[in-house]
Amino acid sequence: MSASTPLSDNAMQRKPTVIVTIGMAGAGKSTFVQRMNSHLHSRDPSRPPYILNLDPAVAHVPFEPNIDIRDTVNYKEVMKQYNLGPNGGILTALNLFTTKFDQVLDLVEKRSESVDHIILDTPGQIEIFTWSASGAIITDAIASSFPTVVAYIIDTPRTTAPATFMSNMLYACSILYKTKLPFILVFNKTDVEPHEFAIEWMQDFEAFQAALASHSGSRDSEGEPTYMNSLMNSMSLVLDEFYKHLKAVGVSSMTGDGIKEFFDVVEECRGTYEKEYLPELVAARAAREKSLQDVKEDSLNRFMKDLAVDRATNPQSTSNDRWESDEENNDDDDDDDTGDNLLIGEEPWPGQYIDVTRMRRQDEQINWPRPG
Ligand SMILES: Nc1nc2c(ncn2[C@@H]2O[C@H](COP(=O)(O)OP(=O)(O)OP(=O)(O)O)[C@@H](O)[C@H]2O)c(=O)[nH]1
Repeated sequence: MSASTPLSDNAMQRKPTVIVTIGMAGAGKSTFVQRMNSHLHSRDPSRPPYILNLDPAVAHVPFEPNIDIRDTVNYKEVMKQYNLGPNGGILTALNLFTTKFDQVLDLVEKRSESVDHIILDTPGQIEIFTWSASGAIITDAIASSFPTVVAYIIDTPRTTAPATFMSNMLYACSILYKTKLPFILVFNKTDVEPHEFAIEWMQDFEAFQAALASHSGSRDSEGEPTYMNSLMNSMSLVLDEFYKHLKAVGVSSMTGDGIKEFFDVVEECRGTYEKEYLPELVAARAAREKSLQDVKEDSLNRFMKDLAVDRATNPQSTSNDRWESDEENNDDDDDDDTGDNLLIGEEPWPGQYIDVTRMRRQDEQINWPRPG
């Protein structure tokens, strides 16, 4: 099956699950990828994960990727040649890599029989992946070939302030609605800060509002809630709906705590992908093909109508439209002997000019459509 073919349910059974790892710089994406890698290696050494590193600027990754963007694009050279800063360099490197992504997908397809998980590590500058055309192309391409889930890595110790938590959740929300893929919030670094507070805030917006009220700076000099405080209060109500679409786990990429639970959630999300994302994908493709077909039919109809009007207003043109009969063609052939054919009277020779438009197999019946 080609890499871009939408999958039937049966084919999907055998497909590996793709985990797209996204997160703010320093949240622990690469460490988390390495933790998944070692967990899957120890779970079944014969079926290790297939890893793609999409961060062109990373100096060192703690795992050995099977496909590494750094092997294809030299990010520093891109910066120099295009006179770009670091972010522009990463974005351009990702764009260049995306032009080859069909080949990457072919490679992944070839290995898909022997792996159960495909893991993508993305650039630290999160917006370069989540808000660029390249990021969307890569995500869509992979998600239309394999069951895919997004793992959004959160630096738990740095999310304990309600305002930071809210910003992180809003960002996660924007990615969820952009990709529409099953989404897992991974509260990382639980060895430093347990993630229970975050789960409580997600399940009980009153608990979040209480935390917000008790946080310093939530009231102005007159004792009124600040603008930010009121905004976050309202946002927490809005996000309540969003939390229903998410799964959340706490892990420590350092100690490995919670990683098994993470893979249990990945399995659940795979089911969600098959039930919700895949039918939508197939329907969207069918709709796109239908609209393309409609456009083609419409332009053909308009062309035929124009032709009919032209004939009605100018009957003489009909004879010009008429296709030449075989007899006339034969006459033409005779003319050719004196004009176009450069090899009059000569025996055919290897490499001789042959007009393939006049060649037909004996048994071939072609009924070319005639205008009108
Ligand atoms: N204590 C603790 N530290 C962690 C954990 N996960 C990652 N770290 C540390 O967090 C820092 C950043 O980790 P990385 O894996 O490089 O983070 P990243 O998101 O890939 O960073 P970028 O490449 O900048 O995007 C490193 O110092 C890690 O050792 C964890 O679970 N616990």
